[in-house]
Amino acid sequence: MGKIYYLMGKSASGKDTIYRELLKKCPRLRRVVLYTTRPMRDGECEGREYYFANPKTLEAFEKQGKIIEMRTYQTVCGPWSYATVDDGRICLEEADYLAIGTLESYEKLREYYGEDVVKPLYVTVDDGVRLERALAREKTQKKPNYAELCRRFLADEEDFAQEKLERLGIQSSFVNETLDKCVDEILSAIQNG
Ligand SMILES: Nc1ncnc2c1ncn2[C@@H]1O[C@H](COP(=O)(O)OP(=O)(O)OP(=O)(O)O)[C@@H](O)[C@H]1O
Repeated sequence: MGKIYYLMGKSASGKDTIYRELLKKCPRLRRVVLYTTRPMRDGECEGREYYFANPKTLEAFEKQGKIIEMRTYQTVCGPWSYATVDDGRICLEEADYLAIGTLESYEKLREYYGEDVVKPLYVTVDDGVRLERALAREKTQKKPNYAELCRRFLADEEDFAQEKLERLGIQSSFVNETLDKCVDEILSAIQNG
């Protein structure tokens, strides 16, 4: 039976960067691609970043009991949903998978597939360093949104509160000070099952 390795961490902890490196260094890992109702952005591709779906498609999956987890964010452009769907593409008989998500979505996936299948990879960085990285990344955006950066930084405290981590049995983390070292540590954890 394959496993789903689930990358989690606070904002700007390096999840996306680590995800890309892991897929490069371990090409046997398949990706869990989420569905979203938000419009496709320039440069995105159907099935690469997300499956782009309308709300009716997600409703249909819901009626069939195929939504593993779903979150809806109220944005200035209206509600956008993100969902992990058991659409037949996740085939644990064939491969191991890599996914990125939140602590809540990890919990739902674990309930659905079981603890033996869904393995947490919790990434951490010193808060000061993380804030510096978040700020440096934001400065490169065409329209930096510093208020949103601060909102997420503060929300992280609650989203990844110690009692939540403990309740889910997440006792250790992969420290992303040096990218290569962190990726290698995660790779050995994956290789050891
Ligand atoms: N080990 C590292 N050393 C220096 N910079 C890093 C390291 N890891 C990631 N970064 C940089 O930190 C920033 C945040 O990384 P990334 O976007 O991968 O984080 P994330 O956890 O996916 O963030 P978010 O959840 O906010 O989207 C990026 O600019 C990335 O290039």
